[in-house]
Amino acid sequence: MPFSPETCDLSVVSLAVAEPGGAYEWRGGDRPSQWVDVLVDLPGEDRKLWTYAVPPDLSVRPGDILSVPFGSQQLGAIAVATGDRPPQDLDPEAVKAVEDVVVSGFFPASYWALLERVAAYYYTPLIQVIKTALPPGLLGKSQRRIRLSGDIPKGAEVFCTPAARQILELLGESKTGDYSWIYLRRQVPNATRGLHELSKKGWVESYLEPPKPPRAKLQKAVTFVGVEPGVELTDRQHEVLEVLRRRGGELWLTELQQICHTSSGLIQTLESKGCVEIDEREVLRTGDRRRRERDRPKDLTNYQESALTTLNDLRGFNRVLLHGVTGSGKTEVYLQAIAPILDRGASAIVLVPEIGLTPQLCDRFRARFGDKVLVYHSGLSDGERYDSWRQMLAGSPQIVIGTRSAIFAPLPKLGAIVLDEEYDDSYKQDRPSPTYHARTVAEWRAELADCPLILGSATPSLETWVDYAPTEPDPTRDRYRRRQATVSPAPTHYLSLPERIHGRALPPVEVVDMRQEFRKGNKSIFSESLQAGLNQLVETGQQGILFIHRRGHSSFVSCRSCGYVMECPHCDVSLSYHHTHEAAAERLRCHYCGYSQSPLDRCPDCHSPYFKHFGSGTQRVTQALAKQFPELRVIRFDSDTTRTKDAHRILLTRFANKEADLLVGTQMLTKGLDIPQVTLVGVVAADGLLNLCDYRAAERAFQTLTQVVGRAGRGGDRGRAVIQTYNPDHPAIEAVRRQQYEQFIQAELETREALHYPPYGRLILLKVSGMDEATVCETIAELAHMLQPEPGWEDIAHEVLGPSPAPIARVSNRYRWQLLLKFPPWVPVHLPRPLEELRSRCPHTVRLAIDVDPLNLG
Ligand SMILES: Nc1ncnc2c1ncn2[C@@H]1O[C@H](COP(=O)(O)OP(=O)(O)OP(=O)(O)O)[C@@H](O)[C@H]1O
Ligand SMILES: [Zn+2]
Ligand SMILES: [Zn+2]
Repeated sequence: MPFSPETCDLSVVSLAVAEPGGAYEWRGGDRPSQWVDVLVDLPGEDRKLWTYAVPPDLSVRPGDILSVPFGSQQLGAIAVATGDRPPQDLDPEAVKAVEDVVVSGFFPASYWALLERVAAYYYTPLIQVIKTALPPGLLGKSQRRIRLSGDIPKGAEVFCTPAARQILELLGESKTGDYSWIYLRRQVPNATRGLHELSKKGWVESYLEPPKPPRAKLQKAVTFVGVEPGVELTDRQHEVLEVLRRRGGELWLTELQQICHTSSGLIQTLESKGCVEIDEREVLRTGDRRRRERDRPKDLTNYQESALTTLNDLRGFNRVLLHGVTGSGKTEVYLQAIAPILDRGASAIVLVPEIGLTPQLCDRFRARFGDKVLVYHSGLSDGERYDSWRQMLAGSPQIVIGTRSAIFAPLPKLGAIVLDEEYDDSYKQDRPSPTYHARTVAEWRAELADCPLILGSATPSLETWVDYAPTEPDPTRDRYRRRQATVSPAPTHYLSLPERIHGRALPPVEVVDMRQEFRKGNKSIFSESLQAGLNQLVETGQQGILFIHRRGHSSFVSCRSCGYVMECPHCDVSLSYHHTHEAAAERLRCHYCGYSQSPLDRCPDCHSPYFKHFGSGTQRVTQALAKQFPELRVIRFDSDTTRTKDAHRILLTRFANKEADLLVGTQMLTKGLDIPQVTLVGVVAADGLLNLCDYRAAERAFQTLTQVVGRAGRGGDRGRAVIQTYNPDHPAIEAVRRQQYEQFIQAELETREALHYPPYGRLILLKVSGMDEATVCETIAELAHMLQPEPGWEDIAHEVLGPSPAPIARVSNRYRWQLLLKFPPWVPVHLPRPLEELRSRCPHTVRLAIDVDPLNLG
């Protein structure tokens, strides 16, 4: 859906309302000459603009973060627009004044427009988008606190009620003499009455603590001034001064103390004698100051060279797909494309799917660009994120590497945006709103910043392929494409790196039919071929990677003898196994239409009793390995073993240092891993990928398997891959085996086109949840009814699929149902009814969430 201002009405009702609660008394009698409309950070009030006066001693610009009085609270707010006269329909006397400007200049130019687009497109209140973009804590709400006041006559508390007594006791024990009201209310039964009693006696008072945004961290710096004639110094003082002077005249106080083994007292004496100045400076908590070896640009291969030439010539908004097979040197191209951008004084954003999984990539950028590289992601502490923001706003040329939220990095002069592994699902936020896709936002951002967008991948998503790859002219598809586009047309380039570096071969892929293994009597989870490969690792001293696909709660049911998979009779997708809790009945369900049945004991096809829901986690596999290959040194790499900070880097470093023969893990080891001595890649069971109850299952399986296979043979030794499956003829497996991207894509596209699934058609998912199943079902049924196209218009309107239970039908006692709106390519994509109207039909116990362009349906 192209962005249009009309779609904005859901995010902000542009109506100025005076803040309720009485007139404001001007300090000193000066009249304000500026007014500001703000969004406040308070649930329920986050769609309205409120008008405040700006006191004469403050100045406010849009994007500033303010603290404002609101009812009895102090709230964080953000300035949206300013004006030089009070709004006409408001009595200026009734308008309250801004309390303070908390942070100023937080938004670079065009940034506001980006946030508004996100808000409109993803049906999300603007304030929610702002909170997604900003470092946390900036819009923090103030807190009501209670403290002791006045003299309490000794022993007087015995005449109080138990609640009042308990409050006094607690406050008496508090080190600061106060507590938050929330805390007291939780601790003390009837706290409200107790507080009332104590306030009347004047023994306690409540006060509001204003929001505390993370503050810049300050540290003391010492600057060399000189020695005036006549100033007498001890030898020791001379020595310290000399050290400071030789080190460039400026050091952190702590540093100088360490170097000279001296106290701060001595340095303060130097200050009092006028020889040095000590002042507080901002230190940026942007982490990682480890020294690294610098690396130099590599001589490029011809393909890399020609891609780089195109990239270097780009000016303004351009869209680029860099399609390079695994190990073709895409990263080197990004590095060399970004260098001249920095030289021009501009900055770049580099997005990666998951930062923890790509320590190697960050290291390579740091090795090339040193301190200019800033890593930004949600794993940083609030203080670190705050500091990163400030450093970005400074505007000096830099590179921000980060996960999806880094697309909001407030770089004022943006020269390029790179999205590596653009097909990766983690670029999409499922929850909470806005459910944005970083690739979509990146296009808007590049358009607004007028800079190139570079998407990189070995296996581009179908969306990107249709949009970026050169194809035969096809008027119908072109028309679709234009209708579905979210940005204005821009020059689009397709760059290809079809070969690995140094002409290395892609690893040959062997597909093992596990049904045959079973028939041969091999009941192990490792096929003979994979066993041979594993044995060889120990003999040759080479390394291997074993990939296990595992997905949380739902899984499909298949037959171990014949590979038969239970499917929905109406939808052509596999049924998934549901067993919500101990007492519940086991069910097989379709996530598209809601069909369900009980599981069978035997395979309906071959009557084998080995008919189970499928699943083999890393733990099970490592146990099997230990039994069958006791001499193999294994590192387990999954969400259990990588919980601690830096665990990814540590485990990967140990593996790269050859402390283990085999790395066993899930999805997370498919990404960007570049370890030359890996020669064997094994996929324990590809089937978990194939049978996801999702129209994108085949595409995702192809991408994941291609990535995993691509980890082998990146060094001098040839690699090979073994994929185990019950489904050797599946088109995705077949395509990975032959390493034929385009053929696979073309076949997939035809299916999508026939069914109007993306990229030929678009989706909006409505999710409803609540504690009472009946209410949830009634609500979703009513929404489904409301969203039906007008009778007679069905042929040229959207389709409504469902209602059906969500893939995980109950989460923390909330029942979840969903509805899918499918928009054929000729239908404009937007909610057929205003969101407010839909919300008004939901009882207050039921939550409604909207996912635009959902990636996970089942
Ligand atoms: N021109 C070059 N000359 C020599 N080595 C290179 C060159 N370009 C890249 N390399 C090296 O080749 C290896 C693979 O490159 P890189 O990791 O950038 O590939 P990639 O295309 O990003 O791979 P993948 O998509 O599989 O992660 C790296 O070790 C990199 O340092
Ligand atoms: Zn069977
Ligand atoms: Zn179905």
